[in-house]
Amino acid sequence: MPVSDHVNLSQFMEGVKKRNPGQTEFIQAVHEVAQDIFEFMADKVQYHEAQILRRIAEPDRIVSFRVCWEDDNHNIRVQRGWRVQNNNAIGPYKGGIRFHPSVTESVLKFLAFEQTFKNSLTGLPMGGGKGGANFNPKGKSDAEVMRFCQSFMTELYRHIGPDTDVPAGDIGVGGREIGYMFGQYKRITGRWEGVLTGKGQEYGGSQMRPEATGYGAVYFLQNMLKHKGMDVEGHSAVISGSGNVATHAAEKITQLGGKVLTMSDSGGFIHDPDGFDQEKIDWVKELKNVKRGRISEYADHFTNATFHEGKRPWDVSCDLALPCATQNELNEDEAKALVSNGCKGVSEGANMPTTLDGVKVFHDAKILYGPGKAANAGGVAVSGLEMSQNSERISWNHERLGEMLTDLMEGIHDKCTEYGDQGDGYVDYVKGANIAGFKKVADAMLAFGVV
Ligand SMILES: NC(=O)C1=CN([C@@H]2O[C@H](COP(=O)(O)OP(=O)(O)OC[C@H]3O[C@@H](n4cnc5c(N)ncnc54)[C@H](OP(=O)(O)O)[C@@H]3O)[C@@H](O)[C@H]2O)C=CC1
Ligand SMILES: O=C(O)CCC(=O)C(=O)O
Repeated sequence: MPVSDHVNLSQFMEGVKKRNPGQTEFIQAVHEVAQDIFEFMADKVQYHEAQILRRIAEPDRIVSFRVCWEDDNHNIRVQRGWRVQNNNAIGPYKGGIRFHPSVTESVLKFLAFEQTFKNSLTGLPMGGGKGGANFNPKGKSDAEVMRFCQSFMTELYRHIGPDTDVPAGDIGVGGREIGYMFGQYKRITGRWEGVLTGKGQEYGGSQMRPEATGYGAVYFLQNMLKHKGMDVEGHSAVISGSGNVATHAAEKITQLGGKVLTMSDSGGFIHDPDGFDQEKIDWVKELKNVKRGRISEYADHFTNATFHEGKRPWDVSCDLALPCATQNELNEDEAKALVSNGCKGVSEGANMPTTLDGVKVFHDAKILYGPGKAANAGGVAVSGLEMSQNSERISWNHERLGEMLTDLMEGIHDKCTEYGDQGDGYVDYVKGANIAGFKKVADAMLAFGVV
């Protein structure tokens, strides 16, 4: 059948919208990928005939379940949990678990779809999945979080396994939650196996996993800058978020001689004109991971800094920007503000933090722009290395894993330039990531026939 007899991009997207009514985040993520893949497939009839993109944009399965738990006042609470298993053509489903009140099926479908391309880009054998619940860990006691995690795993355990689906952390799920979930999995199944990553180092977690996403996003930025003959040193950076990804991105920027000016949470952002040095970053880690406080408290402690309630940091003049909080946290106007203030490079620690209009602003201005599926792939890559260590019953040291992460991020950068080089010196990293991520999954799917 000639290529022209197949649906075009707008017909394809009409179908996606019809089949996924109201799922705006999922539709946005598919649209961003489909634009590049339709162009790539224009002369490749085999992908059209096998309906590859249509199949990747339809999750293999979605498990949705009730999560019932008791709060400290003995009230019975009911939440909804999900696991979206998007595609396992190149390896077991792999991707984090998010606990946040904003979690919906659409959010998890977009994340699982993105994860499929991201995991492919790492070069490691991992398919794409994502899960979570509309549970808000903020303000809950450790005992409440434990009971919630145990209840969540009491259903999830039947759908996962070290060769089936290996979840990890994401927003609202860090070391504490992974510990509770791993403990419950072990209790129910009686097996110690590498079914989750991001585990504590005492019980099979990998060195470098806590740092990997944030460091990796900075390594990706470093690779983009190097490609243009630039470096992080001496440059100012604006970072959003103050969680796992943001604090480690800030740490690596600082180690490389950059100056981090901002961090944020959902309450607003802190602007510290003196920069966040290691001591201040450690203070933020303690505030967020141990005291579970708000970023506004930083300005009470470090009095040169100012807190901007309810605001995002993108108006602060900077050379580099790293959105590391959540999806759609950087819109068209904010992208324009970054560009007009002289920002030279954006590396996304978060998943899909920039709206489609915002991405267009970066592309039109031809500034360096590393999309999340490439720039934040260091986290899942080290998770893949945690799986390998668990299977082999060994553990690699920090130095070795650091080198592997650096190499993996360079490899991802190279794949993006291979498919994203525009021939005029500009690299469209979105296109590069989409095509390189797609090709590997698509070719595996072709090999399997119609399944
Ligand atoms: N952890 C990992 O290894 C990986 C994470 N990512 C992505 O990175 C991003 C951050 O994840 P991570 O650091 O792990 O999560 P954390 O839960 O550790 O931190 C999340 C941070 O983002 C802020 N945030 C969350 N939602 C919003 C919102 N709606 N508006 C403003 N700020 C918000 C939080 O503020 P508050 O405390 O107020 O909620 C917090 O500062 C996510 O997009 C995630 O998918 C990507 C790859 C791997
Ligand atoms: O480490 C993992 O498996 C998951 C990381 C993740 O959720 C992500 O890359 O968005």
